[in-house]
Amino acid sequence: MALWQANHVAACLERELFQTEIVIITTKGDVVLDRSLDKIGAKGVFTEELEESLRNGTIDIAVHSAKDVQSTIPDDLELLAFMEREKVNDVIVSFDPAFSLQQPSIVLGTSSTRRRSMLKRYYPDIITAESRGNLQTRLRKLEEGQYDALVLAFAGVHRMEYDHLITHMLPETQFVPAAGQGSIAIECAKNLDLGRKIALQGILDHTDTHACLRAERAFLRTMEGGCSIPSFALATYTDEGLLQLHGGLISLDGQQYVEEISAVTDVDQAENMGFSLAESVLSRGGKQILAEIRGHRESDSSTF
Ligand SMILES: NCc1[nH]cc(CCC(=O)O)c1CC(=O)O
Repeated sequence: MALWQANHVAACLERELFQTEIVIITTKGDVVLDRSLDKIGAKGVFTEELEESLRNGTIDIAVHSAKDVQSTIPDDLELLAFMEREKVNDVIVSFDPAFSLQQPSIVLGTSSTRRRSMLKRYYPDIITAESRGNLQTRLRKLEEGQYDALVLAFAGVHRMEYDHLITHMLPETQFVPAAGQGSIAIECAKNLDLGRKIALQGILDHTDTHACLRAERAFLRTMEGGCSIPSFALATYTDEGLLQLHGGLISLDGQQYVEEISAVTDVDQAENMGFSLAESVLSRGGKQILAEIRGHRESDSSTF
């Protein structure tokens, strides 16, 4: 998927007569596959190595899944562009076209605490199993029968052209996606040539997606960030042209759930909306959920 994304960016740039070269950089998130993401611990498992290459000039831009970019990035780097978003939904993928979520003793593979918590909330009888690795690896394990189905982001499944395996498109009002899901983020060093920055931004940035991502990432930052916390945030434009944000937190067992929706008319308020919505979620029970998750992690530390 990372390679698809890089090729996609290169194709967009080449259409505008930019010359491009793709440099493949492997990250910790790609290598350490025997532990779940929330147990690798360090933030930015998918981004650290790329950021080092931006600093030393090996590369001009780094291409990330926006969802994998830490909520706060280092001072000497910046997010230059967010590309137009795919459908944001989570989906169920199975080799059985008749797969039903109502069957007894289903095992669903997922690597995300958010998806696991939401499955526990909406489908308490479903058994969840850890599933890490790239999409191809997960699909192989699915085909071998380790799970009955997988929960994945539509965006990744679509980019890898596995749409035919999608059995359910989960509603984004229920399985609210993680901040950034479905968009590609372009990162660069702050000291990259200004003319280049402006040209790249002009080609790659999608204004509406960027506004949504500002709101979602502000929410995530206030929420103490990281993909290990089952928070969710989805900003969209309403038919009336309001920028709306749906964000919240869910406990690991799916029992506690705090959500809120707010909207602003002025895009300049995107970040403020994200901050205040997160503050409100934290004060309305979110803090207890976070404390409970931290307690859970500490008692679980032997598996680090
Ligand atoms: N953490 C892995 C990751 N990062 C981005 C995507 C999906 C593509 C996207 O959201 O843009 C995925 C896989 C998944 O969640 O199924």
